[in-house]
Amino acid sequence: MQIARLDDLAVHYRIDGDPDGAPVVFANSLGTDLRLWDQVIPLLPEGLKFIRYDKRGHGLTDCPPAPYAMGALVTDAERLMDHLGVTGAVFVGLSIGGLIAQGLAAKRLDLVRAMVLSNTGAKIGTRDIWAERIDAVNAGGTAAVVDATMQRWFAKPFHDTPDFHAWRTMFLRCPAEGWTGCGAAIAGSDFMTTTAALRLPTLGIAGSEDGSTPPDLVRETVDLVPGSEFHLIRGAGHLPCVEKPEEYAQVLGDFLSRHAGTA
Ligand SMILES: O=C(O)CCC(=O)CC(=O)O
Repeated sequence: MQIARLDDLAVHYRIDGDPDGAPVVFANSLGTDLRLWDQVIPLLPEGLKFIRYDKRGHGLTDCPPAPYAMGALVTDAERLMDHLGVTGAVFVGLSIGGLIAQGLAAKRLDLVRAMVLSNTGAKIGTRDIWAERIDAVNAGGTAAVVDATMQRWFAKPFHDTPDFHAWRTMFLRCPAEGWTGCGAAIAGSDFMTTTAALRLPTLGIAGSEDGSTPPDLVRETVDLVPGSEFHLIRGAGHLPCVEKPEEYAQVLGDFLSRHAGTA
């Protein structure tokens, strides 16, 4: 197991692929851990170094008291990359991970040579929506929102698969403090202005059935960056890397082949 001790926070991370390869960093969504990428990473091009981590309050990373600021989540990614001596990575962020990608690119462009904004937006939801969900999780844990979340996350046919149960279980095991902490960070984030000022290769990936960050939101967000690319995965929801890993890996792999560079 790989743990980075970053001052006040112990961060669980994992490295796969070529240890000497060009770096690709993955940031997960709310209520998931680094297993989010299990099915995709083995299908990506060889010769790259794949780094993934559990954000604060999730997986095996420390869970400080809520709420968290988006600035803290961005700083965690920055400190982890500095700790590992990684610069010039392709940063792949899904949902809240995509907010982290945008914040990190605005703050430390030396760390991010290209970004993949998957199922995310420059701004996700409203303060009222997040306040309502945070109140519910404070009262009843993630169980209080699990059914509505699964409806937004997964296309209907996926609900009948054995994997659906496993992802639901992962969500239920997310500590309320970690979920509400990160929920508060999403509520307070608006990267419209800073993302529109970014100039770096950018790929947007959306799922046609995504009830959390619909395709229009992803497209509007990546359109803020001139020259960006966009791919819609049909029949998938909020986690297309889980529902359609082959298509996801094909699109991501093509982008990495063009933009990951060399170590
Ligand atoms: O639970 C939801 O539907 C919202 C998810 C979201 O926007 C944040 C995330 O998945 O990281």
